Amino acid sequence: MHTLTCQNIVRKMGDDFTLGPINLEIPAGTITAVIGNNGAGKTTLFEALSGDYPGEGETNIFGHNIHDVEAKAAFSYVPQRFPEVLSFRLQQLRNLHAAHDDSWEDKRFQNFVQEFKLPLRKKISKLSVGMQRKAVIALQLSRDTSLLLLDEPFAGLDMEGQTQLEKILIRKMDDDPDGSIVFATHIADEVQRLADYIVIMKDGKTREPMEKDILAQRFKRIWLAKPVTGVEEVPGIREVSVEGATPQILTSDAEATEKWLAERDVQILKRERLSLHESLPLMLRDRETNEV
Ligand SMILES: Nc1ncnc2c1ncn2[C@@H]1O[C@H](COP(=O)(O)OP(=O)(O)OP(=O)(O)O)[C@@H](O)[C@H]1O
Repeated sequence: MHTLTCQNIVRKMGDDFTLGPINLEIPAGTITAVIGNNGAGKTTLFEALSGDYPGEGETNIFGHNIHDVEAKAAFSYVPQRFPEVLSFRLQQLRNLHAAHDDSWEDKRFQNFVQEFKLPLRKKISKLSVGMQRKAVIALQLSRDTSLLLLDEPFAGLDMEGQTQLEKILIRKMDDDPDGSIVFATHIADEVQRLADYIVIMKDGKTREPMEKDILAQRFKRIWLAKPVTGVEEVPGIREVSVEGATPQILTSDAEATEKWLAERDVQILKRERLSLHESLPLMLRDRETNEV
């Protein structure tokens, strides 16, 4: 079962950037991290997925078209920018939701207010950037929905806020095992700790969601017993260096690399997996998006 599907989403932004066509399926019960360099189109994608744009294509949430009431009631969206709430006080927004939003869980909201120490009577525009984001997170996550679309939710949060949000998201998945979370991020630690799947975004296009653990296994650093002619041409090779007298290679396709080395009887002294801190930037480099 999928919580979200989209077909042929296309959105032109000015003369220089086009999102899509995007085809995406988000399985129930998963957390997906959307990663991409600045300007790759993550925010444009989230705006498109939330139905908040004039563009082509179709997005369905739990089988309902994104523009239908049933779909709107089934997801929460924390955008990167939220100009429409800035002139309100949190209390006013809470009152609006409590009066008009069937998905509203007031107890949950009060817990967020305490946990994030949110002032209810101050205009949101007068809060710090991080507190503004916490306020929007509190409002959106107090809605009882099964799909969360979060555009860089950790950006601007202090360390305590990041830890709190991480726990909140894990708790959400525990409480609603058939729900899904899709979040954009630049933070490798959050991908490591939260994501089941990774969607790589580049130049307005996405690759299919890939299982984080399977993807991570492909990136290895390998130490060789002796220099090998032609090692730069090994499938998946990303870097070759020498540590003392020991050649060291970095690959994004460990299986193909090791097969190539085995066929030439090259002895491997040691191998280790790359951390996501090292592998995510490699995934986002030009060559990698075509290969991974
Ligand atoms: N209103 C707009 N008019 C024209 N172009 C736009 C507009 N908004 C965004 N763009 C362009 O769309 C592209 C994608 O921007 P977007 O904000 O979606 O990227 P992003 O991946 O979220 O980047 P970041 O990591 O910096 O937040 C960029 O080239 C940007 O210049």
